[in-house]
Amino acid sequence: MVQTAVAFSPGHISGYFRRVEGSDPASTGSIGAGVVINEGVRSTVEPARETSVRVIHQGHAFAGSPPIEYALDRLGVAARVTTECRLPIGAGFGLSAAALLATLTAANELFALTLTAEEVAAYAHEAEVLHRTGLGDVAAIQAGGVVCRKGAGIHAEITRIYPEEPLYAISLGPLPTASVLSSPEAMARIAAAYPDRCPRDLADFCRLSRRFAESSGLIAAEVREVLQACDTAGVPASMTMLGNGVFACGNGAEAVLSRFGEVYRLCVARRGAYLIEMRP
Ligand SMILES: Nc1ncnc2c1ncn2[C@@H]1O[C@H](COP(=O)(O)OP(=O)(O)OP(=O)(O)O)[C@@H](O)[C@H]1O
Ligand SMILES: CC(C)(CO)[C@@H](O)C(=O)[O-]
Repeated sequence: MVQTAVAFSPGHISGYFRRVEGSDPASTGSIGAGVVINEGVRSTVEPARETSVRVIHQGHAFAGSPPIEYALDRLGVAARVTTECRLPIGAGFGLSAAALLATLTAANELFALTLTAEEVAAYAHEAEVLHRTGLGDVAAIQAGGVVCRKGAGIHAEITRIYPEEPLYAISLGPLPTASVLSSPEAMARIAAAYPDRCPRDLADFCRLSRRFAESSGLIAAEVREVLQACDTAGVPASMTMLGNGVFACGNGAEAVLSRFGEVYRLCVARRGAYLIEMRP
């Protein structure tokens, strides 16, 4: 009998977004653009009498993940879950969505729930919206690419391009997503800053994101310092939404960012969440 399922989901850097308020969680979300990245969350799921989640990040473990606990409950299963990631949590890499998609993809196989990938995404999206941990990340992560979401939710029209070039990111600390999504003032500034067009390529994505970040009023002093250094070096860069982090692309990006912290070299993911293995 199979006892363990392991799955992976890529993360997502949101560059710009506008909240869309629907009549229920399925129709609530955001429009906007972001990049699905090859780094994300690996989740190991085993059956258990009661659900528990252990989150491992760079050798440190902590317990509990309300969105995952909620989503497993919705599926009517109980499991012992371990998530692992290399990127920092709460830093705008969409890891709550990745953790949900990896966990639910594994749980779907483990418990033979026979959900389609879209149904898995629907449960993950609902958990994100209800916990205010994300709006458009799950919709984006369903497949890879530089993503432009033209409507809210997982069934919306989404265009994707797949550039080969890497992008680079650093984190200067967390910015809890719920704190921004719960602030009417921040959400009004964000709505007014929305650029209203899709990016043509990665550099265009960086520039549109930067214009949005500037008018959104979300740029903290330490993020500002990094962005200024990128400007001086002629490197297109913006802020990871929603985190105190910076992403940048093109020649020279890695060199500039390395002056401020550990640089993550990221590639544009080619696909969404997938099962890695089932083991006895
Ligand atoms: N790797 C993970 N494993 C399990 N749960 C996670 C993980 N990452 C985030 N979560 C859950 O999501 C909550 C909030 O995360 P938050 O949305 O602030 O971070 P994020 O998704 O990494 O970043 P962002 O949404 O800003 O891109 C965490 O407190 C935790 O409950
Ligand atoms: C709200 C958000 C910026 C949080 O990461 C993201 O989910 C998005 O772009 O909708």
